[in-house]
Amino acid sequence: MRYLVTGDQMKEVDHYTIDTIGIPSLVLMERAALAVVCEIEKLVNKKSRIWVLCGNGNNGGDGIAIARMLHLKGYRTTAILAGKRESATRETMIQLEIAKKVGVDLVDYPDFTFGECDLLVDALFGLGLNREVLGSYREIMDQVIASGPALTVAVDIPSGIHSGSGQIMGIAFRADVTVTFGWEKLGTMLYPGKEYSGTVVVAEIGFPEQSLSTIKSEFFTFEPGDANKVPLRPAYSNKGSFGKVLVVAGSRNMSGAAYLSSLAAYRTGAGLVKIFTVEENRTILQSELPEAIIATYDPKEADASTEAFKELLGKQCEWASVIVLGPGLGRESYVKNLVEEVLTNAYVPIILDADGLGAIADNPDLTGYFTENIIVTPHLGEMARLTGSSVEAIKKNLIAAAREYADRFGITCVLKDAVTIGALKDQRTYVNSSGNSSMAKAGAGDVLTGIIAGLLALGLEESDAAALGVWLHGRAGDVVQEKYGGYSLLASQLTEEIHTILQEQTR
Ligand SMILES: NC(=O)C1=CN([C@@H]2O[C@H](COP(=O)(O)OP(=O)(O)OC[C@H]3O[C@@H](n4cnc5c(N)ncnc54)[C@H](OP(=O)(O)O)[C@@H]3O)[C@@H](O)[C@H]2O)[C@@H](O)CC1
Ligand SMILES: [K+]
Repeated sequence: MRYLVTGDQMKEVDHYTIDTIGIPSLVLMERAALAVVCEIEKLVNKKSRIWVLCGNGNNGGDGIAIARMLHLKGYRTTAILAGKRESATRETMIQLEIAKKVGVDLVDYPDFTFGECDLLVDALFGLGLNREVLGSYREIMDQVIASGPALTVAVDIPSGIHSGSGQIMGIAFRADVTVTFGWEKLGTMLYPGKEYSGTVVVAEIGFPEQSLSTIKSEFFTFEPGDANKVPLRPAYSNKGSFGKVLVVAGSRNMSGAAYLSSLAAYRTGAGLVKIFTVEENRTILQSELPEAIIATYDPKEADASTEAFKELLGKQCEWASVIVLGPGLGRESYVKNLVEEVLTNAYVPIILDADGLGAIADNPDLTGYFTENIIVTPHLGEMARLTGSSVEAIKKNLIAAAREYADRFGITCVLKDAVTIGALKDQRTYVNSSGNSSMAKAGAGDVLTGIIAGLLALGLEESDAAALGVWLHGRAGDVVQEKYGGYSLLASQLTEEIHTILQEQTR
């Protein structure tokens, strides 16, 4: 597991480390600069022309220290000062004085003659960027971009990218490598910032782990090796030991989603999966997945909400230890009754997905039945329908959108996008780092739902199952992409690779 931070949180960590622990900020700055120089030396030689573009804040201070180190090592380095020297921070002023004394080529931006550049070191704005880049700074950035540096190394975060949301604040540099300090920033994890950051190197520069205790909301991601968080299946067990997953899915002629969710739940380790669907789907589901139990309902009875239907559904809910509600249910009027009955009868974790969420969007009163064991898994379009916001507005701050919805009902919200967010009911926020664009295909969401159900069936609680499920799903997608390339993935292939990831368990 890796912690992630916003720029504001990192500033709290800075303050704690400097003021409470007592590590001087110039010591941190020196280590930050050394870490960047170490990466730069992998990319250039002594003939390379290096520009270090420095702002007025401490990001610029890092830049001047980097320019000094490169100069002392014999690299052809020019530090371009973008702001007025007299308005620099205390640390940056000190760096300027040191740089002058050792003969660093320091040029104020208006006096700089642009030519060819082999490497741009971007130290204009770091975590202090707090508004749109306009006026003279925008002009400088335009000019630097137009001069076409062959490579760009960003210090802490590419200038122009917001450290909390990943949004472009008017204009941004595109880095090949970003060297960031302490912990990765959300801004380089989330699009479009992720695309502008290149390879992100996290440099350890002396922040003690305890400084994270100053942070209130926790952001994290998983990484290879975290499959060992999936509970082991003990040897002394039977199929009932590993949970019973009820998949309420599939209207007439829509058996595919039910199949994919059920298969994924089994592949993740669930002991028993029962599909509750319409009679027309029985034969096909039985032949596709004979391991699943099939139970059926009559849509007319569901539509009329008869006592017999309620009793039947009540029994299914009683049987289940986990419920998947929604894949391929369609938009017919009885779906509302189905969703309402499950929400009122079940006291187990429920993953509400796809058409189940559509029913909630069409009948917002149903949210009155939400309890803390609900996990919703909307994609952006579904989230827009649930909240009444536009997709564009949600995209501007995915984390805020997911967190707001989760907190409104005290539930877990998995907001699916190129970087999926898990706003967990325990207040931690998961930011996914696995997966790829080949997974943007029909059925991939049904597989995710099934994986989360499988993890719940194995005994994980909702927050852990949601986060780990998203990560496993993406890892399976990465394995499929390695084998089949970026175009040909089928959602069913994701289920065929779940075992590959689970075998990464090191225990
Ligand atoms: N603390 C430490 O010890 C360590 C810190 N470290 C380094 O410090 C960095 C953070 O430094 P920082 O806080 O000084 O902010 P930074 O990003 O340099 O820029 C702030 C300046 O930009 C300005 N400004 C903002 N937006 C603007 C806009 N749109 N257009 C124009 N101006 C704008 C803003 O102006 P103001 O808002 O005050 O008007 C201010 O002058 C961090 O990323 C890391 O690299 C490391 O050395 C490790 C130790
Ligand atoms: K920067």
